[in-house]
Amino acid sequence: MRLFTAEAMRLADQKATQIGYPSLLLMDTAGRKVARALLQAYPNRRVVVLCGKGNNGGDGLAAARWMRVWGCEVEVYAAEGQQGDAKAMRQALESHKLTIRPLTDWQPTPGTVLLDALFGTGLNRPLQGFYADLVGKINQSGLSVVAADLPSGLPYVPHVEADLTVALAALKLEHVFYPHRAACGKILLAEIGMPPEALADESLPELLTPQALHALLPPRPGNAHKGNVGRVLVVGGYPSYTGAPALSAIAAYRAGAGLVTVAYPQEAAVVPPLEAVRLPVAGWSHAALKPAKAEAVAVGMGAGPSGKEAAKAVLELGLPTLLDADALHSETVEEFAGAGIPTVITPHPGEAARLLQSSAQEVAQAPLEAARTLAERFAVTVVLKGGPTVIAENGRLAVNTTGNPAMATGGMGDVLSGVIGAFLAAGLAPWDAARLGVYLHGLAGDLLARVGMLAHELADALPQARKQLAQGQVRPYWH
Ligand SMILES: NC(=O)C1=CN([C@@H]2O[C@H](COP(=O)(O)OP(=O)(O)OC[C@H]3O[C@@H](n4cnc5c(N)ncnc54)[C@H](O)[C@@H]3O)[C@@H](O)[C@H]2O)[C@@H](O)CC1
Ligand SMILES: [K+]
Repeated sequence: MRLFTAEAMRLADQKATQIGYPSLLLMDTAGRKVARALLQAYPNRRVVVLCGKGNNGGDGLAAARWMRVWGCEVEVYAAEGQQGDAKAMRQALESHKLTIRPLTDWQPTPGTVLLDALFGTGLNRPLQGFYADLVGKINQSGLSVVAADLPSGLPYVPHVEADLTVALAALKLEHVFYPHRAACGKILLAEIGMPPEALADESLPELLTPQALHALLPPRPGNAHKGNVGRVLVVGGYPSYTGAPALSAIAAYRAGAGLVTVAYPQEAAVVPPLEAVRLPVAGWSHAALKPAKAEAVAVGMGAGPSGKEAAKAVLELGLPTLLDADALHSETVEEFAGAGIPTVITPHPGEAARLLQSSAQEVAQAPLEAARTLAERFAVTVVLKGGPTVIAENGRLAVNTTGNPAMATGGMGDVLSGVIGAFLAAGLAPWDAARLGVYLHGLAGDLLARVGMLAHELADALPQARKQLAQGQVRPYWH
């Protein structure tokens, strides 16, 4: 499944028409799906539809007609000047003898539910004047609002704050990235009959779905033993950061690793889980790490100022490696890529900014671009953590669809490193290990989804998340 921009959606619409699918049919289906979703969410309420003059307004006019056909109480206020399909929808509605009132006449009526069909993906500048005031009036009305495709005004300010948004044909950036996603309320994706060919644009970012991720889960053979399902070496820790490598180790086990070894400076009081092999070292060196039995390494968690040295020692092992936290330095990443080692880096926006020599704010504002640039510049697999996390590798992008803000606590990143490390050790390619790891980590967070959860609690929820994914029980947030 792909993530669309407004422009990509316009091209998809065009392609659908080119290959013979009538656009009027798309609009009618869009209207019917929006109407159905609204009535399911707000049964037995008087509906007020507010329509703009573009195709988003056309969806609203079609929705109003279907609600009328189904015998619902519906009032319509619309801008003048519809063209093409939207004009046809206006005529179709008028043929049902429903009065269409001027948009300027609308006043909030208590108890009604609003269908916002003012603007969708066609908006190319912030709303001003009458429409800005109208959006303000909608938001202040306290009425329940259902948005057709997008809350009107997005991606700019002002915009409608919806309770429910029915995304048409595909999810767009605003349905996925915060803060815009928050304005959508609950999100439902409506299939509107678009030919699949029109939506299959491989150049767009992939949206992680349970179906796609399910297929990546490493099998657990009947004759599994701790040596053939993936052994992870966790390298990190420092006298003042003793928890980070321990958390990674717990998470690697919880994600399915067969054996986890934790290497840490002997002067640091790191307490790995009971089940891990301990490897205290007197200074970071290849020789000190060599005894560890592992198929993949996660390095840098809580390594403090010794992160670079720790990574250098890991480099010589030549194993697939995840570089996190204190191992995230330009020279280090370049060395791993230069040595041809399959490498995943997991920066948060601050660390990404350090690697890109920009600011955390710039990274957070354009995460897709930042992740893509990092992957190009360093030739590694990039996991850029955020709301949501973006994964990039060699010209391709993926966006995570699990996780929640309660996960913004210390240690969550260490847990993620352990999870991805476990999947690297199980033999997954960096692109697959990163996508599966990020998705499962977020899914475990969603199972708990309460402010105040701790990183080790999330790690403990990983087996349940994995089981749900394996059994096909995960419902994405747009269902
Ligand atoms: N085949 C298609 O094209 C389909 C499109 N659909 C709907 O069409 C929408 C996109 O339709 P449009 O491209 O017509 O765009 P919109 O309906 O989102 O808005 C465009 C209209 O707003 C005006 N406008 C743009 N910026 C403005 C501003 N700042 N202030 C005031 N007016 C402004 C434009 O002149 C135009 O009349 C989608 O979001 C979706 O709801 C659906 O009907 C499904 C099929
Ligand atoms: K809208």
